[in-house]
Amino acid sequence: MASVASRCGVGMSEQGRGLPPLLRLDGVGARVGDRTLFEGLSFSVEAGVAWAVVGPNGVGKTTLMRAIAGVRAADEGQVWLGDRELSEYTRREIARGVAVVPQSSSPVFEFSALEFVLMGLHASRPRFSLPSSADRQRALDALARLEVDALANRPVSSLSGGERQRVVMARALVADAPLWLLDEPTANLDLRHQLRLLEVMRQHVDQGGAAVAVLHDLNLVHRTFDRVLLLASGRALGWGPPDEVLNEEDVSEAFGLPMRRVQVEGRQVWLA
Ligand SMILES: Nc1ncnc2c1ncn2[C@@H]1O[C@H](COP(=O)(O)OP(=O)(O)OP(=O)(O)O)[C@@H](O)[C@H]1O
Repeated sequence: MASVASRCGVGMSEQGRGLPPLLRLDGVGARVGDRTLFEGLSFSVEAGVAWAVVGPNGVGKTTLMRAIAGVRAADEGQVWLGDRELSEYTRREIARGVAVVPQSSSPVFEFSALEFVLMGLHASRPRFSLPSSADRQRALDALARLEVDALANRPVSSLSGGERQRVVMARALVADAPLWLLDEPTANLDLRHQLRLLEVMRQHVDQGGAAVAVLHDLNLVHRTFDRVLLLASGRALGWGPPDEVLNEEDVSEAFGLPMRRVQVEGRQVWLA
């Protein structure tokens, strides 16, 4: 899999020490008004690693994702893609290296699901070029992996919330970007489709990509993710392996609710 920097069309320095991480946060912080959401976030997202971001509503998870995607600049610190700071890339370059599944997306125009997925290819194709038959097949394959290929010709606006979510994920899939940013990708999905979507994400990561995903289900974090960032009001309580970061004391503090972690058939399960 190509690195973020090479996919973005930007040269990368060879230092003989391997490639830089796909994404690096260096002292990143964000505020809304005079309220600090988080500060001092410093960690790297390496190829082959899936990160989850968890925390209660309104704590700043989407704000963090927007800062990583270059949609909203961080209020402090730096975000690096490959060996360059985010602000040095054009939007088109970022789109080649980073595929985004936003928390909600409501297309304004009447695109079919297939047309919507083909938009994922725009950043890597010459401007104003029409999709080739190979592109269309690739988009159909992506829809099939998310089990929504039968909906290819339906207007996106007519799809259910869960169907639309899987179409949006298919658009990320065709973009072939090394880094995926997924904001609550499993919202609206039944359990089987939640697991299917995370399996597709996991395959991407295991093939040398990386992902950062906002999730609310802590059980899925233990099951699928290598690292987790736990946000509480105004600060990060920890980041690292899920079994360490998601301990009863910190999770209970973050969510303001006594929470217990038990093992069932070798799996970590959270009880409120
Ligand atoms: N443009 C804005 N103006 C004012 N406040 C904002 C703005 N954008 C976000 N906020 C506030 O910043 C806080 C963090 O929002 P954010 O969407 O990042 O939370 P979140 O952790 O993703 O929440 P959720 O789990 O509910 O999706 C919230 O209190 C939100 O109301």
